[in-house]
Amino acid sequence: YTLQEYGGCDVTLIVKIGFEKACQNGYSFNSVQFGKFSGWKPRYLRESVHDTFHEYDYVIVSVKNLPDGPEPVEDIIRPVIERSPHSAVILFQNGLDIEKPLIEQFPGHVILSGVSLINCTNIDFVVNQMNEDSIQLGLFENPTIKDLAAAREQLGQFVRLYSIEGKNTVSLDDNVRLSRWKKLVYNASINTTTALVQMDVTRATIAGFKESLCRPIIEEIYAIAKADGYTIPPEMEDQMLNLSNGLYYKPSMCVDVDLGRMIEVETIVGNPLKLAKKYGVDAPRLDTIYHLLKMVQLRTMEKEGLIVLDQKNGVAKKNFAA
Ligand SMILES: NC(=O)C1=CN([C@@H]2O[C@H](COP(=O)(O)OP(=O)(O)OC[C@H]3O[C@@H](n4cnc5c(N)ncnc54)[C@H](OP(=O)(O)O)[C@@H]3O)[C@@H](O)[C@H]2O)C=CC1
Ligand SMILES: CC(C)(CO)C(=O)C(=O)O
Repeated sequence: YTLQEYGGCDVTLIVKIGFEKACQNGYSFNSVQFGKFSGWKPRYLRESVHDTFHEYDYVIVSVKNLPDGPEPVEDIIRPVIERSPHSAVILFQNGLDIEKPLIEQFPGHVILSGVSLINCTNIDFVVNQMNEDSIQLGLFENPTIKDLAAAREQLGQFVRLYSIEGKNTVSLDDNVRLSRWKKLVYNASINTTTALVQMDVTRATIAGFKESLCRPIIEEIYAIAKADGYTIPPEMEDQMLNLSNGLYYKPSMCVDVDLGRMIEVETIVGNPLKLAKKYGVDAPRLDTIYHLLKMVQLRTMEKEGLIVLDQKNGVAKKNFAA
């Protein structure tokens, strides 16, 4: 919406499920930033990336990052990247180390990080936006980029297209990895625990989850980040813990569990845990949360037919090639 209505961009949106409905009715908005209206449509709607035909300047990825699922991000976007040799990929996604597979598979393409605080859900084409859009955009460290000045210009141009004076906050991020560690303070503690019990942040706060669960998990995130060479500022803990105060808001992972969708357990918990192991940092709470969420993931994947259980041996087999 921002890029088309304010940035003057030609936007193509891929809608995998409910494509016909999106074509007929468009999207309804209930947004603190843009107000309440319905019937909004992007310039081009397509049901699949395979149905697109333009060469794109920017490929924005705002799907869940699910390396353990049937369609990792690199497979979803491959057709448009191969057609758009000069495109930059922008990951509007949570999590750590999400750029690695893209750098490996699409060398020479600029990969941008978008760390967003928006408190937004899209359920059945109704977009509910509870916070004003605030995003940090920066370049992922990428050894395959030879012309850093051109990469910076691609970033700068996108920042200009996405900024709306007085309506959103778009800032240049010159330390992408630190920003991602900071964001994990929220996602690794609040997303994960609310997802496990399917409860909004305010109710969870009344039940005392901030002190009993979130702070101990956050302590581990600080320690792993430090071992990775990044110091998360101490004030970030309370900032993140109070971000959704008073909002009966369910973080994105909690919404996924409610809707029976796969969760971003690997990029939000698994990848930080791999680093904990690498650096020898103790992270027992994060480890417990990880294994509980893996159980939720298994349940979803079985329901969706993504894995089949061998009843005799108690072994789960993937029902997809990736
Ligand atoms: N929600 C928020 O406030 C925030 C979310 N994030 C991050 O942003 C990312 C996106 O999250 P969020 O917006 O909540 O996600 P949603 O699940 O609301 O939206 C993702 C959309 O992508 C669609 N999709 C999935 N696979 C494909 C595909 N192969 N082709 C086309 N469309 C596809 C889904 O469609 P369908 O459901 O039909 O499969 C869904 O509509 C995540 O990494 C999340 O962690 C970051 C900050 C804030
Ligand atoms: C912090 C928050 C709520 C961003 O707005 C988020 O990242 C999520 O819901 O996953």
